[in-house]
Amino acid sequence: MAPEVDTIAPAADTAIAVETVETIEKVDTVVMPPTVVPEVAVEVTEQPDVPEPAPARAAEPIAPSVLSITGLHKRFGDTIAVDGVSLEVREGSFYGIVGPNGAGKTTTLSMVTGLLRPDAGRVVVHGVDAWADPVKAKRTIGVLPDKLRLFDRLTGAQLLHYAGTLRGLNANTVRSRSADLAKAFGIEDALNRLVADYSAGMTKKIALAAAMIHSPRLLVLDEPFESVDPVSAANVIDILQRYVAAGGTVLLSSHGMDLIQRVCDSVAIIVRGQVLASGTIDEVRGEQTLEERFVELAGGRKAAEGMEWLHSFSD
Ligand SMILES: Nc1ncnc2c1ncn2[C@@H]1O[C@H](COP(=O)(O)OP(=O)(O)OP(=O)(O)O)[C@@H](O)[C@H]1O
Repeated sequence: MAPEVDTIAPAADTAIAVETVETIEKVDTVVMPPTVVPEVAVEVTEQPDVPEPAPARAAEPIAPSVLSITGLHKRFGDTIAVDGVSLEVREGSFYGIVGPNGAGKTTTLSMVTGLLRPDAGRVVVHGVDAWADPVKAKRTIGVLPDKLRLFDRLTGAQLLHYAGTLRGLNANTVRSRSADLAKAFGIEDALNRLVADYSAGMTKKIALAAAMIHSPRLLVLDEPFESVDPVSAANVIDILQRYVAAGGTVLLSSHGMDLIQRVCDSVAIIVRGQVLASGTIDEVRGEQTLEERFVELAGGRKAAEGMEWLHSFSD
């Protein structure tokens, strides 16, 4: 069970407030029968110098759970999109989800963020059941959905204003955070243009900025680097790494195996709606690269045979 945590309203500045969770160990009290101690003379002899036992190494504290997914199922007609997905994402984790096309990544993330109702299963965000109390659960999440349906007749600045005020920020805070985010993502010059006129990568960036403006505790990002140029992607990764170092948590899906292996601490490989491997990057990949492990679990590469017609050109 996830430990109970206090919900703290988003801070007025961009710093991520870190929860303090006190773990109280329950100790059973055992009443011992009184012992009769015989009165005997005890000779105290000098003990030889025995080296002090090394103090036991404190076990790594396990970070509290930020997101707990249990037994998620989703079917669209005859298609089973998600088939019993369970995952545990801990605070301060940079968690990647990978899988082939149609594996169920977007469907899973949509059920986590309240965009799609599961047929079965449970999603708990910071101790709150996301489907029993969606308003409370959503307060702590920032979402970059797969299919971007933005209000694209707004300018970038207006879109960020809308996203910020919807999350309860005042106009001044929205203005200063919008400027910070636009600078970080390199879209300062585009803030006063209509989002409809943005390129694919710029649209991704403004949507990412809108997802982050209220400094949520958990960011759920569906393919955040798709269409984003390598320099901008490196900037975004830098921002996300600093966010995670401050106690934030990122759950993202991507097809970039190198990126996931380099940036994430944990990963889940989803194939045909099921989690075939999950854990730290090293646990999942073993002696292989993440890409090799992924290809192995996804069923290997298909031999490109029977396409000879493509080698005799029609003109
Ligand atoms: N609204 C829908 N109606 C019908 N089928 C759907 C719907 N959404 C998803 N599916 C199906 O569910 C399966 C999982 O799709 P999903 O989009 O979750 O995969 P994905 O892992 O995100 O794929 P990709 O990497 O290509 O984005 C696919 O077979 C897809 O066709």
